[in-house]
Amino acid sequence: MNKSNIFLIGPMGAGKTTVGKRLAEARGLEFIDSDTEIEERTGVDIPLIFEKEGESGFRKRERLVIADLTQRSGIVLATGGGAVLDADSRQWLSARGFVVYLHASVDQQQHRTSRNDNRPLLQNVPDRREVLQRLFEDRDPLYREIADLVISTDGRNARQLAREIEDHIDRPATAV
Ligand SMILES: Nc1ncnc2c1ncn2[C@@H]1O[C@H](COP(=O)(O)OP(=O)(O)O)[C@@H](O)[C@H]1O
Ligand SMILES: O=C(O)C1=C[C@@H](OP(=O)(O)O)[C@@H](O)[C@H](O)C1
Ligand SMILES: [Mg+2]
Repeated sequence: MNKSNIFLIGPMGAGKTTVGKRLAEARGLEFIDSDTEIEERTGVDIPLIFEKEGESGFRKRERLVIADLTQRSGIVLATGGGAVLDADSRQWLSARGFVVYLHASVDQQQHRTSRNDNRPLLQNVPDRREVLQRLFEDRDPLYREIADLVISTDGRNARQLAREIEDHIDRPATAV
């Protein structure tokens, strides 16, 4: 396993992008966000990719980006909330870095995603909370399947969370 890589997984609004930036800065690692990488490669934003190619088109692009980025070393990678849906992506993330699941309650997810309109899965839906709840039920087992560390983000700010992750990574392994 490439222990210099840190991969952040978890639902929309968990704070993967925000915490990832802080963590990378604190550890002198390069920060990469898979959504930003997809936007740079395609030259268009995520909502337009969903509009033109549907979710399946976006997932294909996301899979390619995860395949590539996980081969690097010395990075903090913030993934998109659905990156774990692909079995190969889960395997790459698990094998090539330290995987942190940023957990957030559905209430917190809803609050933290309320101001942005750049998440197509939450646009034009009658009940955003219901969507977030369903996604959480589908995906929580997948996040847990590959997590080396699960951190609850509710009521904690990004700086505290970055420090908590660092503490875990730097903690000496317990002797058996
Ligand atoms: N720990 C936190 N506490 C409060 N607000 C947060 C926290 N983490 C992220 N946010 C805010 O929530 C929103 C979504 O965060 P973001 O990092 O984009 O989440 P993700 O990448 O997991 O979808 C942003 O407006 C961000 O400023
Ligand atoms: O949960 C998802 O399926 C998605 C999460 C988004 O990323 P964030 O988790 O960073 O919001 C982005 O990849 C896309 O809108 C789809
Ligand atoms: Mg993000």
